[in-house]
Amino acid sequence: MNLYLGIDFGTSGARAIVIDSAGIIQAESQYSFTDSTDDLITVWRQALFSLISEIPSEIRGGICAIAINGTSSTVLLCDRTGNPIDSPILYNDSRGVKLIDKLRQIAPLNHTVISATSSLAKLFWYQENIPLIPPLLRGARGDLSFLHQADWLAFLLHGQLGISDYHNALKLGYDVEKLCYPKWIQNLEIPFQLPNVLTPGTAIAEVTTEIAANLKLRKDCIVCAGTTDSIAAFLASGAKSPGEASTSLGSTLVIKLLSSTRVDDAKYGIYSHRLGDLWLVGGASNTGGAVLKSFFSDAELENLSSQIDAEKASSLDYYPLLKAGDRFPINDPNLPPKLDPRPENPVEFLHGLLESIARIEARGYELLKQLGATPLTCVYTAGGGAKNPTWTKIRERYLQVPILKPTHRQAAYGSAILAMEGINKKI
Ligand SMILES: Nc1ncnc2c1ncn2[C@@H]1O[C@H](COP(=O)(O)OP(=O)(O)O)[C@@H](O)[C@H]1O
Ligand SMILES: O=C(CO)[C@H](O)[C@H](O)COP(=O)(O)O
Repeated sequence: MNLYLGIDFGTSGARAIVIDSAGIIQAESQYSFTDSTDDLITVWRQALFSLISEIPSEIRGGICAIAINGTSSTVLLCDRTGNPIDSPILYNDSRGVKLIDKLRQIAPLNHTVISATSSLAKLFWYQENIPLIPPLLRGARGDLSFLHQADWLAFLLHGQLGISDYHNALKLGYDVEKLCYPKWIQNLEIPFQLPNVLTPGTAIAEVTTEIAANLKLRKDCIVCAGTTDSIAAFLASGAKSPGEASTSLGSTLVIKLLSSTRVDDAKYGIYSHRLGDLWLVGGASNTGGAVLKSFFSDAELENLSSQIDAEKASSLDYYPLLKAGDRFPINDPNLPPKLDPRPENPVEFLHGLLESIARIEARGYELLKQLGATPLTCVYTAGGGAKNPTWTKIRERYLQVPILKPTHRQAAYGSAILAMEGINKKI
């Protein structure tokens, strides 16, 4: 029996789901990041091998394809052996704010890369802050490769450095219509190898002999080009027609609307991912579950949410952020959090938070409509917040379209679908 493994690397943890050719889940595993004090690279490597090892061996031996999604514009710099030479830069890290003027000078007006958190901003940060070793002294360091999180994790399994997908490469400036790096990037003097970019789901290579032996995977198990966490969640949702959308309520709030028309506008942090001959239009906000988690445990969220009357609007008007800076629908690295006044009653406070995040989500979809995307018809919800019925009712009050139960709310399921469709050439 051919089985397909999807692996989701999110913010708070990683998850793996194995499906069969009918899309039935055969095994799942998960790995939390929050308990570890190790560096990120150690945690990611440990998580990847642990997720796979925890799959029952009789299932693991039937896996014929693997696809991995990471968080978008989480990047790292590796030496020629694939060892990171510095810490990764996470998706919401806005150290690239100092490079905004440089990005404006070289990129087309309002291009997606013109953001403090774009992958290209982070590449320029590395270029300005990582001392380059003179070519004659490089030795094992050799040429440095710039990779996304999903690219590097897949490399650990297939051993071929420098391969990405056009979902992860969008924020590096890759042209997803012409399927090449644009001239304004090719003409840059970049001292790092940029990844070769494939269609998400495309077969890259079999797992290495060592990986097959150590993880007891089939020698002919193929690793496919991956995607990003919010697109994997969209693929899991079952959304198929233009106008259908997926909102990921994970640590962050990410919206993806399937649209016949492409919409990009860095002023709002809006960009379009390519999905076949359609577009996944949307953006990613720093608001979301991570802010809720800073105040409430999952159990408290469930208990307090059940005490909220979802039909009543909260008058509390917050912009919930953990620290200054948002990417969408306000693309401003200095945007201050707004979490006052804080009522004594935790139910009222949570109501204000859920309602305020719902307003931000609705503002995002309204902007997509104003900018010409296919009108919204329904929303599927992914991520930890999808299990909150009170929040769903509050959100429906603002969105004015049905919020439907997704086929699956885990991004890992979407990556498993990607592996299955990629290996069977439906991509
Ligand atoms: N009942 C709930 N209502 C709203 N949010 C929730 C609930 N339970 C968990 N969450 C939030 O879900 C988030 C984790 O979701 P997850 O999809 O795993 O995120 P990520 O992959 O981004 O780490 C946490 O930030 C948590 O606060
Ligand atoms: O917020 C995030 C982490 O969860 C990522 O930015 C998210 O993946 C959105 O990026 P994309 O739209 O490129 O998938």
